[in-house]
Amino acid sequence: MKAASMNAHPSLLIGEPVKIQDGSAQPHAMVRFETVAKTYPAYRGKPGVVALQGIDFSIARGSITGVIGRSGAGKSSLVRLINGLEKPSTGRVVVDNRDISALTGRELRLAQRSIGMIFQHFNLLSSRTAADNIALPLEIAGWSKADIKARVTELLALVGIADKHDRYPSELSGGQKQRVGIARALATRPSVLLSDEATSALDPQTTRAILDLLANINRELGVTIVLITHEMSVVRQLARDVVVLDAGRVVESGHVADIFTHPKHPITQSFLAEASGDSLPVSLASRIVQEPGSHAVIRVQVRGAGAGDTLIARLARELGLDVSLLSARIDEIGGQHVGSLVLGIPVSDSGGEGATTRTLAWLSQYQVSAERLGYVA
Ligand SMILES: Nc1ncnc2c1ncn2[C@@H]1O[C@H](COP(=O)(O)OP(=O)(O)OP(=O)(O)O)[C@@H](O)[C@H]1O
Repeated sequence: MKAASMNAHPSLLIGEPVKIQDGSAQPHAMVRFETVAKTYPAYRGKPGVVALQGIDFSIARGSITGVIGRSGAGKSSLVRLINGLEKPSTGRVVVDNRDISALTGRELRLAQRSIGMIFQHFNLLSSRTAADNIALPLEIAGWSKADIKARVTELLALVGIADKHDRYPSELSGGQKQRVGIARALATRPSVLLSDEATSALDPQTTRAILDLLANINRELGVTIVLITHEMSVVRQLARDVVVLDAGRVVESGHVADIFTHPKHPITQSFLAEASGDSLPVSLASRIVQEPGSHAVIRVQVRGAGAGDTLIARLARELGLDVSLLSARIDEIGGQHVGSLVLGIPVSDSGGEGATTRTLAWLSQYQVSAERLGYVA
């Protein structure tokens, strides 16, 4: 099979080359980082810290973008540059076609009204009811009492807690508090919503409900969402694009479906390996050993409905192997179906150990990401 004819089977092709979008080439982006660096100066004997360097990428208008990275990678600094709480040491941060890094005083405060933010611990005022927490940014913006009342009623309904109008934060569940936080962040009709680990303090079911709400808000209001998170499942479920930060640099960025199926950078690979470590059925995981056995166990990821069946059939036919399917699951990642298949490749019969090598080479021709997990007896 020649490379040219392989392109006739797009369902087998996954992971196009990673594109780091150049900020300057995206005039219609919602957020553009143009050669940004951020250094926190030395303070009281502590040395200065380079938090971000060489940051050059853009976030598309109306998209949902996840920002992932280890602790200290620079995620919070990146977000504080977007809402103007920090200034870059060099470069520009352009939000909705305005250079937010150049604004100060009243101009900055006005620009900040179009950038909402939600937090891990909700940051609600305990002395105010849900309605009064949501009203706060409108009071600051100088809205009339009647307009505030109408807008707050609308927002409570939008986030699904119309009946909690007069409740204090202490009377609300975590999910309800985050709904108040979301309503407050949307009060002044921002074009960007920044989320700093907004679901990290919530249980899985509540997390799912809040992510669904954010997806609806993105779809219905067109708000661009930027999520900082350490939870790969959040990026997988909600985001279309992802930016991976390591030691203050963007090491990988692009569509979630591309990057999660074909991670190039070791830091991305290790994030995904940690996140998928428990994805094998226990009955299979407990049988996998590292000493050679009768079958090599290979995990592959394929994109598109039906791509897995096609792959196995062609692998068996073209290499003449008796391939067995040990496990399979299909996830929706960045709005696309991605199948994770675990294959058993016979090593003891005619093909010998060479069958595994030939299988891996065959898969790599198709740019299918594959890893050998070990052997089963
Ligand atoms: N105000 C500050 N003054 C000095 N150094 C800072 C300040 N804020 C962050 N840093 C440093 O900058 C680097 C990046 O920090 P940042 O908080 O942006 O990372 P992060 O990826 O958000 O980490 P975490 O996940 O732990 O919150 C770290 O070395 C941190 O110690």
